[in-house]
Amino acid sequence: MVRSLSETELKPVTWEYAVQAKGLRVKAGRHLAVTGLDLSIGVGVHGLLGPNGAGKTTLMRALATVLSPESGTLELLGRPVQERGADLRGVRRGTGYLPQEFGYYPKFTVREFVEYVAWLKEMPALAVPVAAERAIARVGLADRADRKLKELSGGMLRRAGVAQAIVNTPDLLLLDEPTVGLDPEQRLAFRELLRDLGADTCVLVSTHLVEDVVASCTDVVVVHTGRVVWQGTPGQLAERGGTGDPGDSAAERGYSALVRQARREAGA
Ligand SMILES: Nc1ncnc2c1ncn2[C@@H]1O[C@H](COP(=O)(O)OP(=O)(O)OP(=O)(O)O)[C@@H](O)[C@H]1O
Repeated sequence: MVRSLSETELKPVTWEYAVQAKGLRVKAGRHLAVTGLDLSIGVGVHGLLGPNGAGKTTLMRALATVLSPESGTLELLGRPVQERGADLRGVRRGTGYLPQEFGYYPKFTVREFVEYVAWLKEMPALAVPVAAERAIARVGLADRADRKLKELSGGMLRRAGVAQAIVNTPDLLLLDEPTVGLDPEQRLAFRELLRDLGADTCVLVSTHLVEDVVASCTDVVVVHTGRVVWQGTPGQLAERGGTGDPGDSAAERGYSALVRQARREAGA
C-alpha cells in the first residue's frame, strides 16, 4: 500500500543547483571511489567524462540515492540527503535514473515496465498511462510498446531504460552511459532528445564518447580518481588540447590533455 505524503514532503522546495556536492566521499564496496568531490550543477545537459574507474558510476549512484555518502555534504533538488531523516522520497520522486546495468522483468512489455516505474515514483495513477506513452514515444519505441523486454535488442532495451528514467518528467535526470549499443541514427536522435530535456531539467550524462558531449551538452565535467578535475563548456574543452595530444577532434585532444595533466598531478 502506498502511504500518503506528509506536510513536509508536500512543501515546495526551491533550489539553484539540482546537485550540490561539497567534499563528497562515497565508497563502492570497500573502495573509496569518490574521494572529495565538489560539484554544483543546475538546469542544462552536463556531460560526465573520465577514464575507466574514475568514479563516474559511483557518483551517479550516490546522486540517485542508491549509495549513501561516507562524508561531505550532498544536496539534491534542494534537500540535504546525508542527514538522518532526509527526505529521500521527495528526491526520488523528482529524479530519473538510468543505471549502467539495470534490472528488469524480462516478461514485462516496454509499456508495463515504464508504467511500473511511474508507479514506483508515486505518480498519480490517472497520469501514468499518458506519461508512459509519451516517454516511450520520446525514445522512439512507440511501435514496440507492447513487445516484451526480453525480445528487444540491446539498443532498444537501453532506450526503454531511458523511457523509464524520464517517465516522471524528473528535475534531475541521471543517465549512465545511455548511448551504449545505439546505432548511429538512434545516437543522433538521442542527442536531440538530450538537448530538448536539458531545456528545463538538470541532466547528468556519463559517457566515453567525447563527440556526444560536444553535440548535446552545455557543460562538461571531467572526473579523475574520484574528484572533479575540470568543468567548462565543450568549446573550452576543445581549447585545452594541443597538436601533440591524442584524439580525432579538438574536444578529444582537450580531454586527453586534461586526463594527462590529472595523472601527472596524481603522480600516476
Ligand atoms: N563493488 C566494488 N568493490 C570494490 N571496488 C569497486 C566496486 N565497484 C567499483 N569499484 C572500484 O571503484 C572505482 C570507481 O569505479 P566506478 O565504476 O565508479 O568508475 P567509472 O568511472 O564508472 O568506470 P567505467 O568508466 O569503467 O564505468 C574503480 O577503481 C573500481 O574498480
